[in-house]
Amino acid sequence: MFFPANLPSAAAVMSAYAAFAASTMLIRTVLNEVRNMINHFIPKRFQEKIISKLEGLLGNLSPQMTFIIDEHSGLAINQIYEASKIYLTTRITPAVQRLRVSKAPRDKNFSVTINKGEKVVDTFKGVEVIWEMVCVENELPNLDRASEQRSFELTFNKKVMDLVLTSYLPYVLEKSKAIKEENKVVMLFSQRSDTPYGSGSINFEHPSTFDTLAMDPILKKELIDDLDRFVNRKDYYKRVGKAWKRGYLLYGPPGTGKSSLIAAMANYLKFNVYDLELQSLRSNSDLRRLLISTENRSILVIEDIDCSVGLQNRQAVEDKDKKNAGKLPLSGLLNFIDGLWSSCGDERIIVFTTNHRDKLDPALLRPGRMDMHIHMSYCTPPAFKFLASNYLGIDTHGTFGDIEKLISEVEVTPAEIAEELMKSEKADVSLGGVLKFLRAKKMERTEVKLEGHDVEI
Ligand SMILES: Nc1ncnc2c1ncn2[C@@H]1O[C@H](COP(=O)(O)OP(=O)(O)OP(=O)(O)O)[C@@H](O)[C@H]1O
Ligand SMILES: [Mg+2]
Repeated sequence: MFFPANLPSAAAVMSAYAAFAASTMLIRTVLNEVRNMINHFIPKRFQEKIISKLEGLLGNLSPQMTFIIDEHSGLAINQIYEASKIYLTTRITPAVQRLRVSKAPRDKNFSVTINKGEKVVDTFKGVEVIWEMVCVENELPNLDRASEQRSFELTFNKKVMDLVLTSYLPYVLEKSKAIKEENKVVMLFSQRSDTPYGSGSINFEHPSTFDTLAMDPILKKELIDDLDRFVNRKDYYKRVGKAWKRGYLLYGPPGTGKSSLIAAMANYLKFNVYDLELQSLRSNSDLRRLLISTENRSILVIEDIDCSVGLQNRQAVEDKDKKNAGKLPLSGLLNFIDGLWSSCGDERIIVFTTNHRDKLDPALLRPGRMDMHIHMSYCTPPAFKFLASNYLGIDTHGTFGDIEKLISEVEVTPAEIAEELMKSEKADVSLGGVLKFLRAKKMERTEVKLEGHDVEI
């Protein structure tokens, strides 16, 4: 269904059209009769003129019909226009003479669109339709975003209007959606306090994927399976009456890959990312406004949830904790997760990150609020091997034994190991660096322990 509810449906248009078609048939018959009479009674030299006048009076009885598909529908973008633009790139024939070619830095493919005045002929179920790109200069410049009004004109035989409305245009919408998905570049939307999302979007350049992320392989597989199940379960969510949403809480020390994991999820699903800064929100209505401006198939991220919201233990807030003054209250956020969030859009993922799960209010951790809690841990020996293979392309080395032993004795983050590995492309050098770094860490730890021991004595 591609008509907004307040417009006449395709069926209503069709029945009105059927009535209209019947009356034009009648007019045509009458016109033929009149033409016969004119042939009999009017001198030949006046005949042409009178007939063309009469036809003018009775309207254009051409067998063709044209749909005008404007770029904008009110303030919003006209979905059919967008879809047609994308669809037509697959229907360009040698007859087309001028094309517009463009490519944004991160786009996978060139975007080729037809230019104004160009026509494209398409055939659908044996029926021929003609597309034309039309541009009209706006009389009042700067009234709208563009100084010209663009539209497509779709012309076909009136007899196939039903087919165009109920099969062809839905087919164009479907096709364009598939093309869009294939070429999609993941976007990162960063919220600015004074504007809703949309104006501050940048292409999402984070290169992290599940293939580059070191984490417990069982947990990684569990998460990927969970994401797959989630995106494939539209009907299931509908049937059980649950909002098509999923929430993940990522917790662990700084540098263990929480942000990288979000990037990997976005790149895997090709979902856009909305980075929500709760600090700049003052009220629930701010939150609602923001939420409405986000798109479906997106990941909403709230980083460092323990710091962003006035929710480190409700008690602290009730005690008029000065630090939290002006922050969005916990109740707002909980309402948001339970209600607002559930009623807003489809195919959404929400991710919270925190360095201190223990500091979060238990109300936020209650089962059912977040679907999966994912622990990003300090580097483990298998995680180290994964990183070494990723950064240096090696699976064994003389230093591995010592490094793995040390890694299980100290707390070191994947970020720290990655930094050492990046220092040289020569395995001997960078692994030597890792070893040195780990030994220094171990010394540090022993010293701290000894100090503690001294104090105790
Ligand atoms: N598990 C990991 N696998 C691969 N690389 C990692 C991993 N963890 C960290 N890194 C590397 O360290 C960098 C910093 O990690 P990241 O920003 O994802 O950590 P974080 O957990 O979000 O930290 P913070 O809590 O400070 O936000 C990443 O860009 C990546 O290069
Ligand atoms: Mg982070």
